Amino acid sequence: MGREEKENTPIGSKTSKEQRPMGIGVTSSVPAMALRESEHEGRPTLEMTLRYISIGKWRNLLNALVCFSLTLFLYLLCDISLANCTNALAIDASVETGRYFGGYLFWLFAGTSMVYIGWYFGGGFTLRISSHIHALVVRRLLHAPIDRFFDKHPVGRIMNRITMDMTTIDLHLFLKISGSIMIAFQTMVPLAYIHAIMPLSMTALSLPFYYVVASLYGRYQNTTVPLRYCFKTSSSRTQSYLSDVMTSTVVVRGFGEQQRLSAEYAAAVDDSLKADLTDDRLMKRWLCNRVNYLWTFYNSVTYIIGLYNCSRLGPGTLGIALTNLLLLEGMIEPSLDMMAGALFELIALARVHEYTEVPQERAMRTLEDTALRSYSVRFMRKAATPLTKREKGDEVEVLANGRVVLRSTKDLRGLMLAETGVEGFQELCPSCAELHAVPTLHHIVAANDATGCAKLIADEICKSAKSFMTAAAFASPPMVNLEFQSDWLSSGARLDVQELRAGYAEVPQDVLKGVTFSVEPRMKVAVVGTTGCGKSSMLLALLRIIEPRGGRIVINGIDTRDIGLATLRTALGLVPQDPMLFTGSLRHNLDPFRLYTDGRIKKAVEYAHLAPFVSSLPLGLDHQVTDEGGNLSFGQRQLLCLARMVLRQPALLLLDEATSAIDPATQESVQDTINHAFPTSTMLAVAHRLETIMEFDQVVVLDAGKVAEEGSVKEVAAKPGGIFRRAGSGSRSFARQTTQEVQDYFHARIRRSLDDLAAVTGEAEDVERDADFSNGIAHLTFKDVGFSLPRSSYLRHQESGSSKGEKGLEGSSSSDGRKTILAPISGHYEPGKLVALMGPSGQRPRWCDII
Ligand SMILES: Nc1ncnc2c1ncn2[C@@H]1O[C@H](COP(=O)(O)OP(=O)(O)OP(=O)(O)O)[C@@H](O)[C@H]1O
Repeated sequence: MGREEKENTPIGSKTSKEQRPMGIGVTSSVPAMALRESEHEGRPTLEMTLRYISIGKWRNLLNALVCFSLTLFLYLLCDISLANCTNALAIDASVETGRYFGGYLFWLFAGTSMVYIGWYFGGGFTLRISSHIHALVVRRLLHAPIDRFFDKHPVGRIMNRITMDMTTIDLHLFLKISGSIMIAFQTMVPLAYIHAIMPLSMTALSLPFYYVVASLYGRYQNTTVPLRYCFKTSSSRTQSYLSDVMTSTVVVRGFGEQQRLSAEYAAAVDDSLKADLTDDRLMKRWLCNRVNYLWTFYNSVTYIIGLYNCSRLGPGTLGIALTNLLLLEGMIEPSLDMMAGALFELIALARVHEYTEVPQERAMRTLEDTALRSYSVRFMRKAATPLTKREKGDEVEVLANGRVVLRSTKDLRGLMLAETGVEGFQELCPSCAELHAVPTLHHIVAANDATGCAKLIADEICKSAKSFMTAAAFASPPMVNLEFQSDWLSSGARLDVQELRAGYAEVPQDVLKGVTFSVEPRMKVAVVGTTGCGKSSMLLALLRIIEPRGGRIVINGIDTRDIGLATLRTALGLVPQDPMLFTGSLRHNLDPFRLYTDGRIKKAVEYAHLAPFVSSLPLGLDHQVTDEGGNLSFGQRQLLCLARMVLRQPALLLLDEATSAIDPATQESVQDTINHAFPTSTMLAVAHRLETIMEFDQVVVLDAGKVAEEGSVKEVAAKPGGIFRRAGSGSRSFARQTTQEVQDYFHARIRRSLDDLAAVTGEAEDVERDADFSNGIAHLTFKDVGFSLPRSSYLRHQESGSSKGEKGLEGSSSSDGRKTILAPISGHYEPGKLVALMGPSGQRPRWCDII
């Protein structure tokens, strides 16, 4: 059984005798063997412990240990001073006691100081460990492969480990471990003292007692460690449930799975409570009761032996020895807590440690790709070399001190270094270290707002900071932001996919089974095919999110496997099927690395047809996007992702059904953007709607992981009996090749949804339902189904939401303090009818979900 399976296996759902681990009353469906394996895995290994000690530094650990042992020794000297004082007073009541008290205070001060020094070294020790492991885990997680790690590990579990376990390491590791060491010394030192002063026979009598206590503790530990493992594992499950449900509330409701999920969540919480209570209460009481009884017996025997030897020992020494023994009894419970705690901290360390060994993607950068990667360099205009521009027909030159340093590229879209007498781009601003790193064959493709035109770029570079009295210089930004593109991609990206085989993680079957096709630079290619034929997988293989298993992907003569992932992925751009947004401003979402000027961001927003929406927002580009873009419609999210690409102008642009959620009117203009906003990009677009690819240069039709047809739209459409032709003449879309299976599935969903309709709509009035499933087909009747929200919760939505969607709802306020979201709708849908719900992009997504 794999580790993941074990962690996902419910530990308290069903029980059978043979499945009951350890006989400690925690019900479990994990077989005892498997639990033991997990327990073994959950325990810190010697190798791991030694490794972390060396990270925390042996020196720190040893210094802390020496300080703690010295502390106890010094405290013991305090006690001995008092004992000597009492002994002396017993012999002569008039003896001078000041010297004894002086000694006592001295040892007390020395002992307390030693505690602080010990904590200093111990703190340093654990701080090094926790900062090291935190940095390492974050780095490893950020570079973990999607298919081999993130697809297999629930988000909740990852979150649990890097939050709860990491906090445990940060806050408690040192406290618990140093506390355990202290307690071990606190126990050993008085015991050693007692055995040193008592007759040897008492030491011989004590040995069986120590043996029994040690074996009881061993049994306790053997049970409590797996219990703690169960607790941590079931806590991970509860976290997983929570995060899954929170991200898919609508789906859970739509499928009517609330009750099942509540029951599963309750069972997971129950499991973790059972494990925690059994460990924290039952096991501790079990051990403490036994050890307390044994200790009382041991104390009594020691007292009796001590009293017989009182005259030899002296009353003070005997008193101190017996008092310490008595104190030890009170320390049994805290010491157990502390020692078990230390072990659990080590378990947390072991759990987090697992993430330091997650598989990694290939290298982000290699030495070879220095010449291939793009650079973005920023320097102060006033530090730049004064430059002048000289136009020669369509061409342009940039001069420094009368010498040509830059000239326009062949396509007149950028600037490159003049061939002779120029050292490199550092001549533009000698004090800018980053310019020294830019290879001399790179081209300047943008300067501040100027992009795509050599003359405009030259104008921007030549603006002088010194002539600040002129209006033009006053308006020019104080910084020059240059973008350099490598020679590799300067004349577009030619793509050759040769016999490409690829698949996901450990799934042995290939999803792409020898795909071969070529795309000329700056061509627009549509990749079409039926659902599941491997279109998205091919885009992932191009980005090396899934690594090719065979064959090659070559861009302008360079095998993508020979370059670093970061270099490859900056050359490519993807607008995914499921648009990804971050919490933060719109500006942050468009330009997360702050590479572009506001002017370019605004232009990109305009190109993506988002300008009216952005200008309607009170904060404009500073409008805050909530978690994963929840306060934007799906279509708006897609447009934002498109605007990101307009800004970046990648050499190879990948579109994965990038406009699937955009309404037809916007779709037309966005299609226009796609066709014209990427003049230098080679484009590979996955499309289901055939009307969106009519202007494309080439079509690649995939079927079951292979290229079935290839050519211009006209050619593939003319192929008799071809897949593309069939899809085109039939339904005009590959997506609508609906199978009977899919229909059955939706009918089953409708049946369930109808039962829950009243609950889902919440405020539905007079819902008339009529579902006849006798033939497996639904008649659906809505009569005046409406929905409203209390004004307070509506306003909450409005505060966090985009204004556009709500503006449309302004007029629908009702008199009783509620806001009508869905005015009552009625309709009757016959079996076999296809009903489309339509509306412009930008409606609040949640309202649609509710409908
Ligand atoms: N993460 C994954 N792990 C394992 N198999 C996967 C994974 N993602 C996709 N697949 C499988 O790979 C095959 C191709 O999927 P892919 O997403 O590339 O299809 P597609 O042509 O893009 O489909 P659609 O048009 O529905 O987007 C499918 O059989 C799918 O089940």
